[in-house]
This record gives sequence, structure tokens and C-alpha cells, in this order.
Amino acid sequence: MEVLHVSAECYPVAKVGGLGDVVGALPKYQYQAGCIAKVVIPAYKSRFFDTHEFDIVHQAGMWLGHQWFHFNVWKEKHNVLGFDLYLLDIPGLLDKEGVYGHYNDTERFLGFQVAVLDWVNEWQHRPDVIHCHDHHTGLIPFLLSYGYKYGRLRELPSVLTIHNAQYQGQFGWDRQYLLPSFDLWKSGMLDWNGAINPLAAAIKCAWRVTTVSPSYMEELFTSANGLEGLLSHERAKTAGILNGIDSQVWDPATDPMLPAHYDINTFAAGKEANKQHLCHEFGFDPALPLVSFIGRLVGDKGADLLPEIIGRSLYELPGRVNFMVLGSGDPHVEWSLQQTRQFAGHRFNVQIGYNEALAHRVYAASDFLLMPSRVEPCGLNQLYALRYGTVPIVRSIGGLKDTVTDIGDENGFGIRFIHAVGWDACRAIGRAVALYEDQELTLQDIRAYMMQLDHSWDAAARDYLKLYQTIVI
Ligand SMILES: Nc1ncnc2c1ncn2[C@@H]1O[C@H](COP(=O)(O)OP(=O)(O)O[C@H]2O[C@H](CO)[C@@H](O)[C@H](O)[C@H]2O)[C@@H](O)[C@H]1O
Repeated sequence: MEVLHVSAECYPVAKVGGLGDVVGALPKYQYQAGCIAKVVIPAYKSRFFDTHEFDIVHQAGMWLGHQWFHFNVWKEKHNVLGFDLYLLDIPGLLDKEGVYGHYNDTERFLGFQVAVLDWVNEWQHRPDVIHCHDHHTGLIPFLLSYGYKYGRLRELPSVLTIHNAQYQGQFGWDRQYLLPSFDLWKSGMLDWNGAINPLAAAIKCAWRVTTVSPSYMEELFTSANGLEGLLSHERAKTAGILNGIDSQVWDPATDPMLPAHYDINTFAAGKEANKQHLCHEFGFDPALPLVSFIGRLVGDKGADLLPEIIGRSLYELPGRVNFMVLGSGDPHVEWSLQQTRQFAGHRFNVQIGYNEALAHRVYAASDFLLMPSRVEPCGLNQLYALRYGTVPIVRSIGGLKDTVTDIGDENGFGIRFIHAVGWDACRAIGRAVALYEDQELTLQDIRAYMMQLDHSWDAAARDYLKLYQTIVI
């Protein structure tokens, strides 16, 4: 079995969020399960590209609308990531720093998809499956079926994984000229609500559609940012496969970013040492429970609720809890958090920005990890928290529901709340503080229990292989 993953992100080359983590780990586990897994992402300007050795394996040119672009495909020489990594370099289009947020993102990802298909079209053999991730690669299943120049690839099965259906990559029909010519009778396959919608097109054209947890799959049939009807219609080809984590990268016993290492037998002392270190750095009292949030500061993650949750908890639980936030996103949320910091003194600290090493240290040092998400397709943060002995406090939604059991239930190890509103999250934090203060022994038992849970990619890698087998001709 040979699969080609096409994605906008892949850790550690380019990561903005969870998509990068998944595409950096799943192929490695697929490789270990006996599948030839290849990954192609855009060659952004990155440290990884500059500091690793690559060979050019393909050079060609293509039209994107009226503009001609030259492109190169680079292959990483030493298989350092545990799978075959290809970077697609389009000088003048993709060779910029940063993954998203450029004025011409539509053209950039369109150019990427066309170049990937032009390249695959030239292979001596065909991969068995092409696996697309999110809307940035959503036009590929359509072009495989109806693009005139890809006739040779017509029978190539495609899989779409939806990591977040809120983002769909729509653009107007006035930019149809950017696409390579296709069977115009099939234009309807591209359309959703009068625009070209890459995510909708992929849901219509991919042979299988998956998302990253079973509960989120169910939620999508009733709430998918306008695509719920389409997903219900295509229900027969959908599946929810729960994400895993790369347990080699995320291992508190070996994590090079941590000041102190620990495992299931030494977590009490190990977590304490990490907490002392972080509390010293950010001015917290290490005797108090530390509740942290890590992530994109956007509405889907409930980040706009954080100032209220933190302010109210500090008022209701005076001198009994510390809060730490690491993230970036909506400027208004960033500003509100900075404001909250003004009056919260040394009980709250916020770091605006993206900092991978600090994120690892926060997972290890915190007692609790807060996720008040409005939408959470899977969520990786709670899985990292479990691995690092940090109790997740999560809203009962999507993948959070599938991975966190409340301490009130049998074998429970987390704290769940129902509503994405300040008071409900504060009540959950109250339960967390009570757990920390009154039942120190129980907290240690809970930590020991959750650290032994297996959330590695092994099971999901096998599930994806089974799914591929259903469509490989
Ligand atoms: N400021 C910061 N500094 C350092 N690290 C930061 C950071 N902000 C975020 N991160 C890291 O980025 C990752 C975020 O993972 P999520 O699962 O929350 O991703 P996201 O919502 O982007 O992805 C979508 O795709 C993933 C993968 O399928 C789904 O789990 C998820 O529900 C869905 O919304 C974690 O590794 C986290 O530590």
C-alpha cells in the first residue's frame, strides 16, 4: 500500500496547529504498520528546509491563470521524519515565511495543488491512495475526476480528512480561470452557495471522507458551517477516526524541551520540578494549582471567554489558583487578556505568540489544562495533557467528549462541563481547585491512571489502512 498525504502543514517543518501534528505523525505510524507513506507540503521559507539535505526529484512549469510558474519538488534525503517528505517549491508563490495569512492564499494553495497533480501525473507508477487534508487540498479530488490533463489518474482513489469544517477556503467564480481546464458540465461539483468551495468539492468528489473523532462526525451532520446538508447526503462514505499523538515526540521521560524528566513512576517529583521552574519564570506561587490554556486565541476555542473565566475565578477563589495562557490569534482577545493581566497581578500570566518549547513546558508544569472550546473536532492538547499527567478541564464537545471521562464517572480522570459560557467553566475550575486542595492523594491516583492511557497513533494508523483497503482497486 502506498499513500501520498497532501497537506499545508507537517510538523516539524511547518506547523500552525493540530493539522501539522497529525501530518507529522500519522505517516510515521503508517510506515511502521507496513504502508509506504509519503507527504508533500509547500516549501515555505523555513529553518527545516535550510538545515536539512534535499535532492531535487522533479522540475517543471505550469500555468496558474495567465501566469507561468516554474516549480521544483525536493525530497528530504535521510528520512529523518520516518516517512518520505517532499517539499514543493514554487518560487514567487510559496517561498514565503508563514503558512497562512498572505494576501494571495487562494492562488498559493491552488498553485500547490495543481503542481502536486502535475508531478504525480508524471510518476512511473501510481500511488494507491491520495490523502488530502482540509480545504487547502480540497480541489484535488475534483481535478482527479474532471481535470482534462489528469485522465491518467482518473481511477486514483482519494480520501479527504476534515480537521476543521469551519474553514472551507471559498472563492468567487470570477477566479475560475485559475483552475486547469476541466469538464464544465461538472462545475456544480465545485459550487456551494454560489462560490467555489474547496471543502464542499472534496466532500462531493473524494472516495471517502473522514474526520478526526467519531463525535465530531456526528455533530457535522447537524452543524458544519453550512455544509451539514451536504455531509448528511454523503453520509455513506464518511467515518470518524480518532486522532492519536506522537508518543515519541510527546514523552515526558525524554522530551528535550523539559527542565525535568519524569514517567509514570516518578511523575510526582518530576511534575513538581517542572512546576517550580515555570512558576519561578512567570512569578506564580507554586503551592497553588496552575490552570493553563494553550492554543489559537479564536472563538472556536472559546478563547474570548478566557478573560471572564480567569477574572471571575480569581474573584471567587481568591489566593487559591494561578492561570497561564499561551497563544495568539484574535487581536481583541489578545488585548483583553493583557488587560486582565493588569489587575490579576501575579496570579495570571499571558504569553502572546507561538512558542513550541514553552508549550511543552506548560503541559508538564500545569496541574490542569483548560479547553472551553465551542467547536473541537478532536483536540490534541487534552491528549498531550493526559500524557504529561495534567488533568484536562474540557467542554463536552466533539473529540473532547470522546477522550475525556469526568472524575464523577467510573474510571474518570478529567473534568467536563456542558456550556461554553463563563459560569459553567468557572464551576469546573472550582471542582478542579477542590480536587487539588482536598484530595491530594486522589489527584495523584488520577495522574497515574491517565498517564498510562494509550493515545498513540497505532490504532488510528491501522484504521486508516483498513479504510484505504476498501477503496484500492
Ligand atoms: N501559541 C502556541 N504555542 C505553541 N504551541 C501551540 C500554540 N497554539 C497552539 N499550539 C499547539 O498547536 C496544537 C493545537 O492542536 P489542536 O488540536 O488544538 O489544533 P487546531 O485547532 O489547530 O486543529 C484542528 O485539527 C486538529 C488535528 O486534527 C484537531 O485536533 C483540532 O480539533 C482541530 O481544530 C497543539 O500541538 C498545541 O500545543
